[in-house]
Amino acid sequence: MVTVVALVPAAGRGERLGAGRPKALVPVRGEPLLTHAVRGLLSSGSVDHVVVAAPPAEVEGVADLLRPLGPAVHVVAGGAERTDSVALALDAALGVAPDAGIVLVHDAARAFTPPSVVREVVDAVARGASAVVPVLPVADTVKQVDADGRVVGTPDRSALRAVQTPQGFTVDLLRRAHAAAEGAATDDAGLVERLGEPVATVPGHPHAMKITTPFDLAVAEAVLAGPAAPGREEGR
Ligand SMILES: Nc1ccn([C@@H]2O[C@H](COP(=O)(O)OP(=O)(O)OP(=O)(O)O)[C@@H](O)[C@H]2O)c(=O)n1
Ligand SMILES: C[C@](O)(CO)[C@H](O)COP(=O)(O)O
Repeated sequence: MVTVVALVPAAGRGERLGAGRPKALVPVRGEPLLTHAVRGLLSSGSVDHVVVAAPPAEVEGVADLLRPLGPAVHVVAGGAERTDSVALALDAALGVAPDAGIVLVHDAARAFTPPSVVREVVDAVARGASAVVPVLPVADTVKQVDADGRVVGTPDRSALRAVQTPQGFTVDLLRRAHAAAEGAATDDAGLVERLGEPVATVPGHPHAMKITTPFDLAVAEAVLAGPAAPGREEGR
């Protein structure tokens, strides 16, 4: 069986949420987003190790927070941009699990991603795809605008997808993508695309939404309180 390591960038400030503390540490139903995210990865049964990139000032606190989830979870200091945090976690992962063949990158901010999505991404890489992203169709019509905000085009919506995490890669490809990275990217698949390598897709899930704003947090609270609570059927 191939060893799977998940990197969890959690070092963001959460400025758009404005909760007065790093977003990963904001509680939802009594537990920080980061705890929900890491537990979801582990409960998929597909992940052997988790490396969290925490806000540098919070590394010890985050390690204490996650200790009850077991010895498979490791915490390192993150960097200035998401791309930096992933690169730092990847370096640490190569020490923690030198035999790792598959690596996932999963936002702490997508705390309620169903374990089934994690499994689908891992399975797709295990079956031979070297880069895989979960996606959803785009419901809105999307406009392209110029620097003055004037509409310059309407891309064909049927060819657009909203991209989620976890994103899955062979370890070799993600290492190459980060080694070649010149400047940050908003996701890791974007770095792989810059190498000209193909990126496959699997179906995403609405519960894998990224919690960015106070509205998103309210939506997550409401969903968790309702009958459609994510992962309830999977014993989370
Ligand atoms: N320097 C950074 C910036 C972001 N992240 C992580 O990347 C994920 C996606 O980023 P985003 O949702 O944009 O989080 P923030 O950067 O915290 O949000 P904001 O831009 O509102 O400050 C989050 O889990 C966040 O903690 C990170 O590890 N290191
Ligand atoms: C990686 C990501 O969640 C995929 O949708 C997204 O690109 C992160 O973007 P952010 O600007 O760091 O929120």
